[in-house]
Formats: sequence, C-alpha cells, structure tokens
Amino acid sequence: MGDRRGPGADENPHPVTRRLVLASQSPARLALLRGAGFAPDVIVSGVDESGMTGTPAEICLELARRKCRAVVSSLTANGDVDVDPPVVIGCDSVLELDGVAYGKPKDAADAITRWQLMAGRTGILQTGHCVVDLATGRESSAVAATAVRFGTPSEEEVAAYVATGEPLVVAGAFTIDGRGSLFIDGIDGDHSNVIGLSLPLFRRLLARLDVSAVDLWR
Ligand SMILES: Nc1nc2c(ncn2[C@H]2C[C@H](O)[C@@H](COP(=O)(O)OP(=O)(O)OP(=O)(O)O)O2)c(=O)[nH]1
Repeated sequence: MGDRRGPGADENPHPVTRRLVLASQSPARLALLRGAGFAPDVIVSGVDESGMTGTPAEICLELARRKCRAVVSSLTANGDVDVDPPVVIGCDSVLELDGVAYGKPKDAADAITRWQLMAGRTGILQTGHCVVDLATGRESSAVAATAVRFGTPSEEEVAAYVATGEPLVVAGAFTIDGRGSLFIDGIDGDHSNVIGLSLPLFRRLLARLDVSAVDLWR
C-alpha cells in the first residue's frame, strides 16, 4: 500500500535544489511564500522609493527591479553566490486610483483622507515583480493587477481602523487579510497579489527563466 498521507504530508516530494531570497522586509510577502511551501532567506534592499515618476504600473515595476537588483548586487559583491546561486525576488505594491500611485500613507490624517477617496470605489492594486536567477544571471519581471472594490466604512469605522495603525504600514492604506478586510467588498484578480506578491505570476516568471517553482519548495 502506498503512502496514504494526503496533501500536506510532512515529507516534501521535491527536495530543495535551489535557494530562494526575498528582497523585501515585508512580513506579508514572507508569510505568502512560506504558506506556499517556500522558505526564503530575507535580505532587505533598502531602496529609496521616493521621487518616482510614471504610471503606477511603471513605478511599481521599476521599484521591484531596483529592489531585486540591489540585493543581487550585494550577494554578488560578497561572493555569496558561487557555491549555491540563489533565485532572488523583489516586489513593490501601489494602489492605483484615478491614474495616481498611492503607497503607504504619510500619517494617520493621510490614511483618513485616503479612505474618503477610496470608499465606494474600485481601485487597482498593482504589484511589480522582478526575479533574477543568479545561476544564469537571467532576469524576468512583470506587473500583476487586481481590482479592489472598497466598501463604505463610516467615519467612525475609518477612525477606529486608522487608530489600530494597520493602514499606516501598507500600500493603499488597507489590507485584504487583516482588519481592513471588513471594508473590502470584493476583488477581481489574484488575491495574493493584493497582499504583496502574486504567487501564480511568481511561478510564471520563474518558468521564463527555465526554473520550476516546485524545485524551490522546502
Ligand atoms: N498583509 C497585507 N499587507 C499588505 C496588503 N497590501 C499591501 N500590503 C503591504 C505589503 C508590503 O509590505 C507593503 C507594500 O509596500 P512596499 O511594496 O513598498 O513593500 P515594503 O516597503 O513593505 O517592503 P520592501 O520595500 O519590499 O522591503 O504593504 C494586504 O492586503 N495585506
């Protein structure tokens, strides 16, 4: 009789053949990757995100590339890639409303103003992704877009939400998987992309580099 353990069996049928590096401080991105079976090392890029110009999609893609490339450069500089060259992924998320890219709110007042703008409307959560395979030096990148339909929280609800501090540390001043989920009526597109990293796009970007995502599973 074969192994009767179903999904989630604790033995990985794909022994890790490649190291993965997440070029992001985002706990949400780390949780997404871990939940999908990966165990990335985290190296924060420290890239300055201010002063960007272009469309929201252009901005988040360029920032994702800068973050990924900064970590690639640091890994290469310290010779940390010769023996076990990793795959590196960098991301950047912005909320697009009326053609404007909104990142994290400046402060509580800005978060409240954002919700006055967003309530009852649909925005586009754009996340830029950049993947580099240090075994070949090849890079692939793209943007994933998910439409987000915002609910209509009352002034009191917005004030209570902002007071929790959650909207101050996330792009678009909302989460879909935290307290902000009360105020998200629905999405059209990839859920993981809203949180900060599109897992299906990650798989496709790896495939463009002839890397199978399952070879990165732990
Ligand atoms: N848990 C959660 N986090 C979200 C959601 N939407 C956006 N975020 C977070 C993910 C990222 O940490 C942050 C987006 O900001 P950035 O793309 O600039 O990344 P961050 O500055 O956090 O880190 P990084 O620049 O990549 O080192 O907002 C959501 O729906 N749920």
